[in-house]
Amino acid sequence: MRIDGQNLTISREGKTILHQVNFQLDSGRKLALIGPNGSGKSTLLRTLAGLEKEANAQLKLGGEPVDRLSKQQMATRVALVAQHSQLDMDLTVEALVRLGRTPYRGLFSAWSQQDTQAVELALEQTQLTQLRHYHWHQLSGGLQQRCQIARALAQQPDILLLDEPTNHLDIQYQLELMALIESLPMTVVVSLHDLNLAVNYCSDVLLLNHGKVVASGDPLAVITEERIASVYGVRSSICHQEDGDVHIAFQRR
Ligand SMILES: Nc1ncnc2c1ncn2[C@@H]1O[C@H](COP(=O)(O)OP(=O)(O)OP(=O)(O)O)[C@@H](O)[C@H]1O
Repeated sequence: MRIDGQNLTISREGKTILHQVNFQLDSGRKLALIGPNGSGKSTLLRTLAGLEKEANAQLKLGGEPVDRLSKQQMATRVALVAQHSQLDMDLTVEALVRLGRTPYRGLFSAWSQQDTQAVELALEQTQLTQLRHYHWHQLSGGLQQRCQIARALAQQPDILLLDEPTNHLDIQYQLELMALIESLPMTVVVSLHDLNLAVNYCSDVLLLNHGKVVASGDPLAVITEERIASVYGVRSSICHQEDGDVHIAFQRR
């Protein structure tokens, strides 16, 4: 599903956090949202999820303004996995992932074959099938992160929004998660601090700084040594490897 945001502006306590952000992403694309701490990545993800009401008239999902969509329509279109997602109840992995099916079920409707298939697929995609009976409080931070991603996948949204999903993951699972993101059929917007993951796994990149878009488009057109120096204040060298991967090395001084 396509996303169109025009002049998205968000203010809190008199401070402008996002300044007239224009955001266009075609259906099925995978966009990495990058930028220094506090540049507005999480706020932009919340805005795209329709959670920042002041911007909803300027945001269209699948061509329809968000302020005209019902809560139920939004829940089948968009899933957001926030950073540091916590859980008040102590659910099993499977029970948590089943919650992803809530938008599709009426108050008294029975659990369907389609619900089962969506949950099983989400568990498999996140490699949680064997851990389905574990309880939330028994899980490491990385496994909790994977559970929240599985719940969002079970929701089968048209647009998946992920806020720093690789944060608590070991290197192997970071790469597996990025490969999964690359293979998903839906539109994905993922905030990342790791520029190597952004450049190697995403079709598009949007670079934010102080709530403004510095550049957006093709990853290698956006992520340049000059921009890394001007936005992050770090010297780097971008190397193109023989296997087609790109490696960005950072220098200490
Ligand atoms: N509830 C709030 N009230 C006031 N200011 C806020 C609030 N939430 C965020 N901000 C400010 O908005 C700016 C952008 O924050 P945001 O969390 O969107 O950035 P970010 O790029 O996701 O940061 P990080 O990489 O550290 O997660 C920051 O300066 C932050 O202090």
